[in-house]
Amino acid sequence: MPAHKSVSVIGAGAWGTALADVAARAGRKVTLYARNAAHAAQIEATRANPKLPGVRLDPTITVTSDIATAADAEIILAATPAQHLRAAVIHVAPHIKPRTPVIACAKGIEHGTHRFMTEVIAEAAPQSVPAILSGPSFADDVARGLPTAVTLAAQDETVAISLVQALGSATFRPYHTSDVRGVEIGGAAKNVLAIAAGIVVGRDLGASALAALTTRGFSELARFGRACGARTETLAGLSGLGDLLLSCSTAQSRNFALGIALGRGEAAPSGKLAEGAFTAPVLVELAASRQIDMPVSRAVAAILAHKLTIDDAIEGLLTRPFKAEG
Ligand SMILES: NC(=O)C1=CN([C@@H]2O[C@H](COP(=O)(O)OP(=O)(O)OC[C@H]3O[C@@H](n4cnc5c(N)ncnc54)[C@H](OP(=O)(O)O)[C@@H]3O)[C@@H](O)[C@H]2O)C=CC1
Ligand SMILES: O=C(CO)COP(=O)(O)O
Repeated sequence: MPAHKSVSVIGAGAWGTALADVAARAGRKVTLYARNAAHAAQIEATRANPKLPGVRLDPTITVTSDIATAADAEIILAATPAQHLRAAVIHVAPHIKPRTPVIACAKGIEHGTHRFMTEVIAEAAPQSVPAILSGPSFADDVARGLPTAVTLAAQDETVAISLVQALGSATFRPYHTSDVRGVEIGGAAKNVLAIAAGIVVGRDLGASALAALTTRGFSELARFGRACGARTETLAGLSGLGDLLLSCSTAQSRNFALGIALGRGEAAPSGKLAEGAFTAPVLVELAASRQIDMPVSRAVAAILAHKLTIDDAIEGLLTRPFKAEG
């Protein structure tokens, strides 16, 4: 019997709503927090969230816009976009009990501070126990109960194990690890690389080019991860390679879809969060500060900043000197 009975999810977007369902399915008492009172009331009344169309909220989930009510839980899942994580955790922090696990569910790196997601939580809620959940899992698949597997990391592996026990079910299978840094780097970097993969598809460069881009993308993700102290097995696991493969293979990924639009010279899909667009400049800054070569991510950041055309970026990548693989 898991020790944690109650779970609150901060952020009622697509992912927060899917995770609330996951926790309810695992038998927890679940509260979903929407910062907008009208949105909270609408979700509570209709049992549906326009951010996750076609999904019915588990009947046992309570929806609230009251942060003190949301904070009264044994586990907090923080499911806002990465650049909003600090504000969300600062808001809930005064109300949470000491040593409450706060699990980052966002994939990104904070602008300005260059902080990874669990570092943001540690600063915003110093009395909490930060953790991170990441891996190949679309909100829609998860909410519909399709089988998914993710990685759940906390510095203390026994904490990670207890969180897995509290959230896991037959169709949502978290694997535990203490390699927090590895998990947060995989989730952040794969979004940037998914934009590049989408560009390859949008430009009709062919399936061989897509495989080459994805593989070279993984090579730079792993290079960056190892330089930051991540373990190779984590980078090659669900939250690294696994999520990269998912996000570089289907337009169900918003980052991949953004890349396709860019590659075709079309406008970005409107109203869709593509975290990679926010992560790209920070990832490139961090890599440069550590002298880590990330040519694909650098090209994505330059394209998004309108400093490089797509054709010039492709030519630049294709005319790099030949070298040993690695
Ligand atoms: N969607 C997916 O399939 C997956 C998403 N993720 C990650 O989850 C994160 C969120 O993505 P997703 O849910 O899809 O995004 P959405 O755009 O669907 O939703 C984001 C939600 O965050 C809320 N929010 C923003 N700031 C705050 C705040 N300060 N306090 C409380 N709520 C806040 C927004 O509220 P409001 O409506 O009021 O603006 C909105 O409901 C991203 O980092 C993404 O990479 C990870 C795995 C899968
Ligand atoms: O992280 C995700 C799947 O694991 C969701 O991907 P997108 O944010 O690109 O839609």
